[in-house]
Amino acid sequence: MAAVIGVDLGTSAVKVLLVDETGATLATGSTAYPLQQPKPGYSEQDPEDWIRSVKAAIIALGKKPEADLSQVAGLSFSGQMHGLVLLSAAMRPLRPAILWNDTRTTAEVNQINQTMGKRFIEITRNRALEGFTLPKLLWVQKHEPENFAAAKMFLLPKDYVRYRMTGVAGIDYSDAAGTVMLDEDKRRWSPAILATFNIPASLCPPLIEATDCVGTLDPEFAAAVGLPKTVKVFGGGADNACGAVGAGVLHPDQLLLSIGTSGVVLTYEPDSKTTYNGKLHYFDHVVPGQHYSMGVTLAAGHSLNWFKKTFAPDEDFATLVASAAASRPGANGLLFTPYLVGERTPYADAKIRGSFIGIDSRQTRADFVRAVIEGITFSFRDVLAVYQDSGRTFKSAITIGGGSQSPLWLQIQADILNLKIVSLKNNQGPGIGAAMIAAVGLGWFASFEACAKQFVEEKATYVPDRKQVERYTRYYKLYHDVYPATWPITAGLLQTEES
Ligand SMILES: Nc1ncnc2c1ncn2[C@@H]1O[C@H](COP(=O)(O)OP(=O)(O)O)[C@@H](O)[C@H]1O
Ligand SMILES: O=C(CO)[C@@H](O)[C@H](O)COP(=O)(O)O
Repeated sequence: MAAVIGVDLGTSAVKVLLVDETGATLATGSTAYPLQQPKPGYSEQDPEDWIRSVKAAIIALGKKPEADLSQVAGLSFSGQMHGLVLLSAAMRPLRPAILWNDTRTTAEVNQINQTMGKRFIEITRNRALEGFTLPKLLWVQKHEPENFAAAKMFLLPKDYVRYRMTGVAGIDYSDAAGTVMLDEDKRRWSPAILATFNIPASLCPPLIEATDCVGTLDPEFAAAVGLPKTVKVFGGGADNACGAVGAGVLHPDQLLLSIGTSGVVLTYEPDSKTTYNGKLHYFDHVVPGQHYSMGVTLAAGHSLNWFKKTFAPDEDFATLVASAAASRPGANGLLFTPYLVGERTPYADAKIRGSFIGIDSRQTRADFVRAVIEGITFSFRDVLAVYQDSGRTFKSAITIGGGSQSPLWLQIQADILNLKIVSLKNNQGPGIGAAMIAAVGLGWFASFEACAKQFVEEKATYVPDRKQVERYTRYYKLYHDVYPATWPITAGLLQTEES
């Protein structure tokens, strides 16, 4: 039976999925790569690590007994968003990629706001934030003029991988929207933004739809990984847009929660004129012509990852998270805020840092683990509150990503958010979404909706417990007070460290 491959270029690892025409996942593989944080606020990766890891993951996939790569007809991508890959005339990276969670660009964000004001939101439907691509380009323009002058084109992470696999450069609309250089109404690179900031139009890659076929695999790449050179390669999209289709979130009453390195609360937007005035991100979808909105916690899985690396390096995630059961709701009076690399929603604040509040000598490590996962979930409640304040209501949410694997955490999500939480048989939403793009692109399905019916299967449902909802609501009110009380202190700490 014919099959497709979804390549999910995450922040912590690339995940590859082999999926057949019925939507069955035949085999998966994953290869991790490092993240460099040379200074506070910096977050970079070497694009060559992505290429090596994608190759290694596909080769490993092909070695699995259940995988027959000769059956692969199409391949597509899901990618970490916003990262700047600046390319030389030879189309090779001029410097490490500056990632979505790199917040060195506060001065450039201020420059954008001062120069363009409200007009910027009218054009892009988003406010400028440190994580988006335009401020990163302006940072290179100012701090590394030699790299800016030598640049032939920029690409986003998964677009660079696609380029290396096919020799064809392009960017799909869902990732182009996240550069905040796209004119949302006209669906083209904004001449006003490019002219205002002296960005040559030639730097911007050609725009494509997620489902467009860019060609077939480069024969050398195909031979190196054991795929047929006839495999059709489709544009693919931003990981959160892919996660949404991969979870079947295709209607405005549906909500998606994603716990990867970042955390995301996302919904489908039927009206192309909607704006949240920059409070939430509003981007093009991988469903051609459609949109979605979302709020982002910069360090969701990243907070847990940091905790594990620092305090429990020899434990696996499942054991670590399960240990929180020895604590109780509210972590025996311990609150954690996950602002380890600053925050995006609801606080667009690159300088805030995280905190544990209420440390008491009665507490144990289980309380700290519980506080971390509760704090990440409280930050999701902050985003949900932005939706609720704008009149949106949701009864349930579908949850995906590495953080959706723990039954304990899923029940905590239900109790803190007061929503029915649905987990999926395959929690790799972005990877499944990428596979769905290839399946729709190949014409196997007439629409993403038809494909989702076949590819997406629910696993379990977690219902809010009224008593815990009330208890968590009291803790949430206190959590909400931590940001205004701590930002002058953490900003002062950063300043002292930098001086
Ligand atoms: N068994 C688990 N239970 C809960 N959380 C987990 C588990 N395994 C991994 N995680 C969390 O998921 C994160 C990775 O999620 P993933 O969706 O793969 O991220 P990304 O796409 O950013 O690479 C880890 O950093 C960790 O915080
Ligand atoms: O910046 C954003 C969304 O705006 C992040 O959500 C990135 O897209 C990274 O995703 P993960 O690696 O956490 O899946």
